Amino acid sequence: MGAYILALDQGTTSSRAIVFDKEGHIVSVAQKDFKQFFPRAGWVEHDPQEIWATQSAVMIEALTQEGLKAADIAAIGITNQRETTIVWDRETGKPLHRAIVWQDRRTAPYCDQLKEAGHAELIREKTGLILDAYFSATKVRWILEEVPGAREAAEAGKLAFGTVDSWLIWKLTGGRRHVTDVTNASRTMLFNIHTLKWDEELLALFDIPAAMLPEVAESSAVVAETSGDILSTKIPIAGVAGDQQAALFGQLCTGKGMAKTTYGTGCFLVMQTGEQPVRSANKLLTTIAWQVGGKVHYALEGSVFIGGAAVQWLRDGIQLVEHASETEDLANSLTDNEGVYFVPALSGLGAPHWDQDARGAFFGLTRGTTQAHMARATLEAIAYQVHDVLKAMEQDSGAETKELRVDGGATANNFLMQFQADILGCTLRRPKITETTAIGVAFLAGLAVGFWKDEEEIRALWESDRDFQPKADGDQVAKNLRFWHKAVDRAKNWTN
Ligand SMILES: Nc1ncnc2c1ncn2[C@@H]1O[C@H](COP(=O)(O)OP(=O)(O)O)[C@@H](O)[C@H]1O
Ligand SMILES: O=P(O)(O)OC[C@H](O)CO
Repeated sequence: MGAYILALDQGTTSSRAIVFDKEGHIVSVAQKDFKQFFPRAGWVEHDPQEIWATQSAVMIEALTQEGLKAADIAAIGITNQRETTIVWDRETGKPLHRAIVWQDRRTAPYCDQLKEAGHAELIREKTGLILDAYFSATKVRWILEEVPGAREAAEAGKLAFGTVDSWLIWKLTGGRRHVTDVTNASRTMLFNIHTLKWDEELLALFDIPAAMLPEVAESSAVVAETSGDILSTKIPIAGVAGDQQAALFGQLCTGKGMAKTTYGTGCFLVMQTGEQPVRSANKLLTTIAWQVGGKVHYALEGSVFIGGAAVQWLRDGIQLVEHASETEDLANSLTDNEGVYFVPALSGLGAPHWDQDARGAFFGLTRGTTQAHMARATLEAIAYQVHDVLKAMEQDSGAETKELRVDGGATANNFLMQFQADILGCTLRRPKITETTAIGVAFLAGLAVGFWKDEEEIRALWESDRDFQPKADGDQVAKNLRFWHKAVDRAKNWTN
């Protein structure tokens, strides 16, 4: 068996390939950005051929950088931006349309119609999702409606639909395998998370022929082998998972009630809730965490739209700082926020508030307000938003979070991490390997081929870089949260 696992991490803005060794160390990394298309307001597209071109190029680059051969790779894992929708011709392998990206809002009016017709509850019940343009179903339907001849071809079984994982597997196998995994399937709004099958009633509702759909596999299983034309030796593709679920696994949140937050552009919170799905009373998503060894684990998920992006806005939008990292010293230059709060509702508010009419606002400004207050208020706002989602998760699941595992670019900010621990009143654990998405799917692939023996073996590979313990006084935290919620209330419903 090869001495390494190759993880392909196909994200929203770049394709990456990372080679891991048995100790979970990174051996090599290659990355390429690709083009974002914005053909109209609210539309976001990718070129599927460019996704493949960049992903296959970085795969080769990651190997050649270290002089590795295909035979050195025990298995490949694939993790990906989720929900993004690709429809292609089975015969020619050509996409019918550019990929419609998860951020794309073109089907929002259709979702509103479905809501008005009273379908939201059925969808929620079967898929665990909130009826929204975010998920794949309405995007597939849009392609069938808008691309001439697409519907007839789909009904004749000539077209294939897939999320990005399926598309990559199709390409890696030379068009031999059309397959996805349960985590990606659970984001399509067509998959019944209880029966683990494509749902006929939903397919009928969205008017999508079943013949287009991929087979659904476990997240840790040999689903295919690469074809001989891509790499000299055939390599098993043995792990597949959506990127947030892969990160949850990479953070070894394998115990019920364990949670991770990724602090990137937005903040993605996912809590593993065990072998039964938990229905949220707080508008969080119920989704599949993974299926390993036949066992399905479920998760609750909530996203904050503007996380690190608020810091980006300070840097690029209003040029308050030159580098994101300067916000840490600015925040630390004050002993508290001196009454200044920022609600970063720059594109509405996500979970648990769900208000698309909310807008960003600073509160509590005085003649004494400086750059430091605004920087501090911005970092604090990231922490408050994560707090609100995590508390909603705790309420839904009945689990009390004792530790939160964290990753993503903004976790480099030690002020933010300490403040987050204080506000949550729990330990934050930042791992040494912050490539949690890639290592998560590497673990899934490695377990399937016996590269790693069991979960216990990989659990020993997770190491903390730094733990942040809560140390703030409870009255101060309560006061901060009281003012934060007052600020949120005032920012809500602004444009309506
Ligand atoms: N030291 C820092 N302090 C605060 N925010 C930071 C810091 N470094 C990076 N960020 C923020 O983290 C985000 C980038 O994180 P990353 O995980 O690469 O995001 P994504 O995968 O969404 O592109 C940016 O929005 C940036 O503003
Ligand atoms: O590619 P990312 O990291 O922006 O993640 C995208 C998510 O999977 C969307 O649901």
